[in-house]
Amino acid sequence: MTPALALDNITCTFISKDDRSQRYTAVADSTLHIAPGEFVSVVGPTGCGKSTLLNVGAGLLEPSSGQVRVFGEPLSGINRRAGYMFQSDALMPWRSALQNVIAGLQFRGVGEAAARSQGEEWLARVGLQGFGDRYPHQLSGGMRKRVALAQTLILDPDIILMDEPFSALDIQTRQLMENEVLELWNASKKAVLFITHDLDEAIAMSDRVVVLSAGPATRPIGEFRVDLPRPRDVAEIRMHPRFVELHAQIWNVLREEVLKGYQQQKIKA
Ligand SMILES: Nc1ncnc2c1ncn2[C@@H]1O[C@H](COP(=O)(O)OP(=O)(O)OP(=O)(O)O)[C@@H](O)[C@H]1O
Repeated sequence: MTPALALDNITCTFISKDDRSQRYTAVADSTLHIAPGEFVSVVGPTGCGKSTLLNVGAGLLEPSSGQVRVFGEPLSGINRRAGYMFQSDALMPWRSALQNVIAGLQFRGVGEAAARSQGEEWLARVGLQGFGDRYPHQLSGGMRKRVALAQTLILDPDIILMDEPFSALDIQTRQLMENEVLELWNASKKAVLFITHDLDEAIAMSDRVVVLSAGPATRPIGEFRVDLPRPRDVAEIRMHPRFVELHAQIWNVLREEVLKGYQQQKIKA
């Protein structure tokens, strides 16, 4: 099957911020394929290159070498078949929740009435019926995330790219949001690339977990199929004996990288 997103032999080298004569290879020779409808999480120590890989898949960053294909087609420029959700809110403070949700539709030239009606539908789907008139500053962190989720999904992307989207939320809100994402994903089965540093979250959500090594020259060093039953409740699935087993297996690979990553951060600091 043609992957929805194929990153092949990706290397990303940056010019060092501290010394412009120095180069820093964040990601080296990394290959990652995501099948249509597959939910893949990428975990790795802080600063290892998770966001760099996601940005390459989004077409926001051109790799120094390697190839990106989207449903078999080489990617050039922005990946228009993908929707994104980042750690920080990308909501426009001057637009109401509804106006934020429908912004992408408006950019695509959808008429006001059709956009509004789809927007209302999506607000209801993410549990925000009746909140369309509120502005971002009048919403809680969890509500803003729901608006951002509706804003991404209303465009019906074939690929969803999420970079630690819930890391700023408290644990209860976070689990609610994770369950909502799983429910929405289950209904439409898009390809998802989910970046997180939280192994529990990665296992609970995904079909597959990919572990990255500590940088520099990060690359995938382990891949685990999550054969847990669906539908899942992210809080309950953590009690499943297979979850515990998978967690131990993956952590075994991840632990050493986290320690290396931590040492490097200390050296940098
Ligand atoms: N534009 C850039 N210029 C220079 N260095 C960069 C650039 N973008 C990323 N880096 C470096 O590449 C490395 C990987 O960064 P990246 O943000 O991908 O890591 P991450 O795994 O997503 O981190 P975190 O878990 O902290 O979010 C880091 O050392 C970072 O400083």
